[in-house]
Amino acid sequence: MSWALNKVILSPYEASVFRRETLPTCDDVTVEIGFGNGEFLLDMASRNERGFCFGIEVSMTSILKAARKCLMRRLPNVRLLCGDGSFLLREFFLPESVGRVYVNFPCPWPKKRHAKRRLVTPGFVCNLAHALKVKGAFELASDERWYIEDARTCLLENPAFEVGDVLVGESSSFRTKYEEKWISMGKSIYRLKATKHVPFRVEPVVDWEVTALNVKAKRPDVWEASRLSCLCGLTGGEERFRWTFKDLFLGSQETALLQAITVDDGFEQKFYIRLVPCEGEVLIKLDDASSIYRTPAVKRSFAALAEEIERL
Ligand SMILES: C[S@@+](CC[C@H](N)C(=O)[O-])C[C@H]1O[C@@H](n2cnc3c(N)ncnc32)[C@H](O)[C@@H]1O
Repeated sequence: MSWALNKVILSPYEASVFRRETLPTCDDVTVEIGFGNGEFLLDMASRNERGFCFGIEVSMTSILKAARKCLMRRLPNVRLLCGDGSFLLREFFLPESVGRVYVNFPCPWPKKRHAKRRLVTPGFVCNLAHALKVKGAFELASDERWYIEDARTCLLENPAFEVGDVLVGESSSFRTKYEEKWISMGKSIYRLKATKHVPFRVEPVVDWEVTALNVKAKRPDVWEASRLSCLCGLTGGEERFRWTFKDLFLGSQETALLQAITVDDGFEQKFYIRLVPCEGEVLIKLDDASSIYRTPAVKRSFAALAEEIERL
C-alpha cells in the first residue's frame, strides 16, 4: 500500500498512534459505519473541514476505493478503519467524544437465524452510547420499516437516549448509493434520530500500548515438525474472548508460522504467530506481516501457546 493511502487508512498500529497523539486534539468527530462507496462520508468531510470524519467498514475493497477518492479530492480530514463498526466504536474513540454517528442502509439480515449479524443490536447501542458525547446524535436510515422499528426499540431500552419518531420519506442532504437504488425501485425510506442526553460508558478491552506481544516458552527437547503439528486445531478461552490455532507452516532453520483466529465480543481477527528458537527457548511473536488489535483473546492465545509448547 502506498504511503499516501496509509495516511488515510488506519491499520491497528496506525490507529493506536492516531488515538494517542491526534484523537485527544479533535473536538469535532463524526463517524459513518458501513460507508459502502464512501460518497456520503466524503461529502460530509468536504463540508466540514475543521472536523474529522471517520469511516468504518468491514470491506477492505470499499476502504481502498474510498481512500483513493479521498486522496484525489484532497480531503485531509478523513480516516478509515477496517473492522466491525460496533467494536471499533467502543474501542477506538475516546469515551464520550463523538459528535455524530451515521448508519445508512445497513444490511438488514431479515432471517431470524441471521439476526446476530445485524449491526444495530442492544450491544451496539451500548457501544454507541459510550462513544457519543452528551448531546451527540445517531442517525439511521433504512428501506426496511421493521429494521428501523427494531433499532428504535433497542435505543428506547437504553437510558442514555432520547429517541425520535420514525420518519418516512424525509429527504436527505446527500443520497447514498443504496438510497438511490431503493428510491429508483419505488421503495419508501425510513429514518430515525436519537440523541444521547445523559453520560453512559462501558468497559473497552483493547490495550492501545504498542508493546511487543512476545512471550517465551521452554524449548521442547526435540524440535520436531510432527510434535508442533498437534498445536493445529487447539482452541480455548471463554465466551467473550476465544482463540483457535489453525494451520502450521514450517520454515527453514526450525522456524514455524502458526495461523491464529481470535474472537473478542464477536470481533474476529486472523493473524500469524512466528515461532523462533532463541537461546534454548522458543520465542513466540507476532509475524511482521500481521497487524492486529491487542485484545484479551490475542494476549490469551499467546500465553496459551507458550503453555502448550512447554507441554510438548
Ligand atoms: C447495504 S450496504 C450500504 C452502503 C452505504 N451505506 C450506502 O447506503 O450506499 C452496507 C455496508 O455496510 C458494511 N457493513 C456490514 N456490516 C458492517 C459492520 N459490522 N461494520 C462496518 N461495516 C459493515 C458492508 O460492507 C456494506 O458496505
